[in-house]
Amino acid sequence: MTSAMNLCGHYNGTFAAASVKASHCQSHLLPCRIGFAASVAAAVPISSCGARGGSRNRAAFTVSCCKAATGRDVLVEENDVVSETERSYTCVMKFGGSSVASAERMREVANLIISFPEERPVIVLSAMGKTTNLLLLAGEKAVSCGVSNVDNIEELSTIKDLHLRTVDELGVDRNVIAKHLEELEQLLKGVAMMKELTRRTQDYLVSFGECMSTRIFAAYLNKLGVKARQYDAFEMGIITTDDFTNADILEATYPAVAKRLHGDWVSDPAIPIVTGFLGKARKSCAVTTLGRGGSDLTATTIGRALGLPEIQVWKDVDGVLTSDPNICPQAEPVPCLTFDEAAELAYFGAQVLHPQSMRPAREGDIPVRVKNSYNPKAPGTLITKARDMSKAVLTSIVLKRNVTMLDIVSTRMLGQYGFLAKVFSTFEDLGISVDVVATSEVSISLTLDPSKLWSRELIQQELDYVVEELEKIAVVNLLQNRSIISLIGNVQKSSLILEKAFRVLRTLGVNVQMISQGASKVNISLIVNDSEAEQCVRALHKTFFDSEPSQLENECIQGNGSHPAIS
Ligand SMILES: Nc1ncnc2c1ncn2[C@@H]1O[C@H](COP(=O)(O)OP(=O)(O)O)[C@@H](O)[C@H]1O
Ligand SMILES: N[C@@H](CC(=O)OP(=O)(O)O)C(=O)O
Repeated sequence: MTSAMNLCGHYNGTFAAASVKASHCQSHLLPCRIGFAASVAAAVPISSCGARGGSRNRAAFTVSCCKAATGRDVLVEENDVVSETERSYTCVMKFGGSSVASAERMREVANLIISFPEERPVIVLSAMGKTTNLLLLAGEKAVSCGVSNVDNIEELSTIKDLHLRTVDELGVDRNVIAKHLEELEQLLKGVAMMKELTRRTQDYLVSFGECMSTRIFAAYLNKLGVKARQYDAFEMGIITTDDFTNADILEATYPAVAKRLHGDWVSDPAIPIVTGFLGKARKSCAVTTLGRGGSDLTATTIGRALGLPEIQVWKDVDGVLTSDPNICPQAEPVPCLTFDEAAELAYFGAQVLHPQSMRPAREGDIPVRVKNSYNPKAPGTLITKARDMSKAVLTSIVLKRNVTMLDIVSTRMLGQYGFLAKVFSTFEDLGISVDVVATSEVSISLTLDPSKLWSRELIQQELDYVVEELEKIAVVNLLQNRSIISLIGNVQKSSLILEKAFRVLRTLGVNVQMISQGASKVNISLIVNDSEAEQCVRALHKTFFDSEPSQLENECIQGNGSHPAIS
C-alpha cells in the first residue's frame, strides 16, 4: 500500500530505468534509421518545413552556451559543444495528446519521424489522448470512494485498457508500463486512504500519463530499429519552481538539459523521447507540472537549451487558426505569426498553444512551426520574431470565457494620487493576476484571470475578500460571467479594426462593456457578456475573414460613408 510518506515524497527512482533500448538494434541511430526509412512511405519532404539555417544553428548555440557558462554546473566547454551540435540534434518535435491517442496514431507519428531521414530530432510527447483528464477525475473520485473501491474507478480501467491495448497493438513488451500501472493504482489507494489530493500529489498522479506514453513510444521506435531513449523530464534537468500544477521553468534548466542531452548523444546516440508537461521542483525535488497544455513549453525549453534551428509543435489542426474551430468551423490556418501575436493569442484563450510556451523561443530567437500530425503536408503556421505587417489587419479572434470584471471608482476627489497603486497592490498581495485594464484618474475597470492558477478556479471567497479590501478606498462593482474577445492583429490599423468590429456588434445589439488596446501592439480586447460572446466571435469572424464581402461590408460600400456605429 502507498504510505503517506510515499504520497508526499518525490520520484526516488521508483519508475523503471529511463532507457528503453532495442534488443535487436545495437548499431547507432543513422544506420538503423536509413535501413528502416527505405521501407516507409515518406510523409512529407523536409523542404516543406521551410529553410533551415546551419550557420544560424551554430551561432544560436554559442549564445546558449555563453549563458550556460554562467550556470553552476556546466561541464562542457563552448568549443566542444559547438562541434557536438553539428553531430547531434537538429530540431524538437512535440506531439500532443491527440497525435499519440492510440496505437494507430503512434504508428503514424513514428512514420512521420522516420520520413525525415536528415533530421535528428528530440521528441517531446504528451499523455495519450485524454489521459490527463482521466487521471484528474480518477484522483477526485479516489478522495471519496474508499480504498476498497479504487479498483472500480471507471477512469482507472479506461487508462489501463488504453495503455495495455496500445502496447499489445504495437507489439511491444507490456513490461514497459506494467510497473507504472501498478504504482498508479497504489497511488490512488493512498489518496483514498488519506481522503485528500494535494496539488503536489495531483502533479505526481498526472505525471503517469506522460511517463507511460513516452515509454511505449520509445519501445516501439526501438522495435522498428530506430534507436530511441526515453527520458523523464524530472530526471533530465527540467527544474521548476515549487508551484504545483502551474510551475515555472527556472533558468538552471537550460545548461542542465543541454549537458544531459549532448552528453548522452556523444556517448550513445539515440532519439530522445521526453515527457512533456513535467518538471522537478527546485526545493522539494517533487514532480511538478507546467500547467495544462504544458508540453508545448517543454518543447520550446529544450529547443532553447540546445539552441536548435526549429521547434515543431504537432497538433490535430492545420496550424494556428483564425479562430477556435469549435466556435467557427470555417476558421482557416494563419500562415505566419510573430512571437508577440502567438503569446497574446495563447494567453487570451486560444487552446492551441500553452500561454508561456513562446517565451523560450523568443529568448532564443528560434522559429516555432505549428503543424498537423493528421495532415503533415499542410504548411502549418510559422511563428517568428518579426513578419511583414504592412498588409496585416486581423490575424485571429480569440475568446476567453468566464471572466470576472471589476469596476472600481475612488471615493476620493479628482487629483488624489496613489489610487491606482493601492488597487494594484491589493491584487499583488492576494496573488491574483489582472488581464485587461481600462482606467481614468479616479476609476478603473479590470478583468481577473478566470483561473488564478491555471487549473484552479478563482473561488467566490477570494473574490469577496478582494471586494472587501478594495471597498476601503473605492466603490466596487463586481460583474461575473463576462468574456474577453481579443482581436489579435496589427494594432497600427486599430481604427479600421474597431470600425468593422463595432459595426458587427451594433448589428447584433451587443453592448461592449470595456475596451482595451493598451501597450500591446497586437491585441485589442473587448469585454461582453458570456451569453453573447460566441455569437459575437462568429459574426466578427465572418466579417473579417470570409473572402466574400459580408452583408455589413456591402452596406458600408453602398452607404454614404457615415459611421453607423456612432451615428
Ligand atoms: N485559434 C486556434 N487555432 C487552432 N486551434 C485552436 C484554436 N483555438 C482553439 N483551438 C483548439 O486547440 C486544439 C489543439 O490544441 P491541443 O488540444 O492542445 O492540441 P494537442 O493536444 O495536440 O497539443 C485544436 O483541436 C482546436 O480545437
Ligand atoms: N497532458 C497534458 C500536457 C499537454 O501538453 O497536453 P496536450 O499537448 O495534449 O495539450 C495536458 O493534457 O494538459
